[in-house]
Amino acid sequence: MSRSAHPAGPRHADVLPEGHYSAPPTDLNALDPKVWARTVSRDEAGALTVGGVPVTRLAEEFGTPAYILDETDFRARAQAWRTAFGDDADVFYAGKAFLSRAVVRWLHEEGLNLDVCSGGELATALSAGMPADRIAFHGNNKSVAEIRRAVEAGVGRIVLDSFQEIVRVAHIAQSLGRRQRVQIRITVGVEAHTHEFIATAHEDQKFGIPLAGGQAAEAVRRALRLDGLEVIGIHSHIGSQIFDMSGFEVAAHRVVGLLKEIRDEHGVELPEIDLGGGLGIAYTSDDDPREPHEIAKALTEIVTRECEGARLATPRISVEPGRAIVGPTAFTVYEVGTIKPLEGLRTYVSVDGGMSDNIRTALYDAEYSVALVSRTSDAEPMLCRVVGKHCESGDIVVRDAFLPGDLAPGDLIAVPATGAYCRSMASNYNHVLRPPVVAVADGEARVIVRRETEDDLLRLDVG
Ligand SMILES: Cc1ncc(COP(=O)(O)O)c(C=O)c1O
Ligand SMILES: N[C@@H](CCCC[NH3+])C(=O)O
Repeated sequence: MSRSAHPAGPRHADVLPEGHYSAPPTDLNALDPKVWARTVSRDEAGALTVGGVPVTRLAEEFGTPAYILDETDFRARAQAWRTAFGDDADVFYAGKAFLSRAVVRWLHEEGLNLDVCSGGELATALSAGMPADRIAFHGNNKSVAEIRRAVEAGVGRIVLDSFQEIVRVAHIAQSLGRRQRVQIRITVGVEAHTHEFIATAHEDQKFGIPLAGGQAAEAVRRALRLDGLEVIGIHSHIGSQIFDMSGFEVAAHRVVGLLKEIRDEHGVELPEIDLGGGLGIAYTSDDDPREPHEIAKALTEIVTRECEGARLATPRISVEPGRAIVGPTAFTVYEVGTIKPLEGLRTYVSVDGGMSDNIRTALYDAEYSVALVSRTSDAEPMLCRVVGKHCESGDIVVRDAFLPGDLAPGDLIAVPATGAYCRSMASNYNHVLRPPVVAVADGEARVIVRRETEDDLLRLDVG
């Protein structure tokens, strides 16, 4: 890998162009523990190490780009959620954030449950030995085949998402001689403080049954009448990447209000309430996420208080964190390719991946951090835009960031906090091959999801 100096682009320009950045950091070599996986540090040579393995060795052995996942951190975060909620609550890891068979085994070992939302996720969970009764099955348009598979497997709960699905699941369960445990997902009418595309509790959208106009109460009424269903609770998920707990407070208040209505009308106290996932993580040093124990305390207090007010026994609480467990535990390592300084604007740094391995910047205008990780540098900060290799000008990985001014082709840079919704939303755009996921722990690294190959692509193309 070349380490040569690169002709200067806009450094810490005196007049900075418009952008998302704040001032250049004082130390470009520092790795903020808020955004990096817990076992990350720099070795004596200045290279980033994770789980005791230098990133330079990982790049040599597994190639770039690659998602590097800190297994120790993943297990610690999973355990922290489980411990925070204790034995009277259930934590369902949301597999949509990132799922692989190794992850399923870690979750099983750490005592977590799993939320899946497709036949593919269900198959992965079952094939890695997650007991079916610890699986929740979600989705706004589950197919008949998926529902049948879930009921046959004996999943612990199906989260019903529409009036049609109430009947569909009841019929399938009955035809199989089963009584399926279900929750009913409602939309409580909360505007979560997050990107429009990832807010899910306002009424005008595809998920859940609105509380408004008595629709959720009617859904419960119908479900309670069906022999194939055992209604165990109400589900609410207000959105994703949320820091402000007030949305959960309003949601819990409204869900408990519905539980009270159900008790008054049917004489039944539903035993469970699921408040979904959605807790935010730090993508940049400006983000301040809460710790699981604070979240658990806040949610438990809210539900207990609301239930006392409604004279209901406090139901068993469950939550479904995805991003908050896996997000901070991984980073993506890229090799720097072309570097293009644009006078008075910024320097475009092209990497060997892009929107195919991280669509979040293009899709949600998400903000990320980036650091030079194969070495340290004392060069002046240079305002950069990290872009991919795709045939698309919106192919941006990090919109605005400072990297050292001597950055050169062949350097390794890494983007932290890419554990959630990056590999799981990866694509083959431009027939670019999806990167591997490499798990690192205690000085050992192993591939848990291998890199795609051109053979994989050609095998799908049967024409
Ligand atoms: C029903 C449900 N539960 C849990 C999650 C996980 O969300 P997050 O990864 O933000 O914790 C999602 C995704 O937003 C979801 O739709
Ligand atoms: N995929 C989204 C979150 C949606 C979560 C699933 N409901 C993200 O990257 O932030």
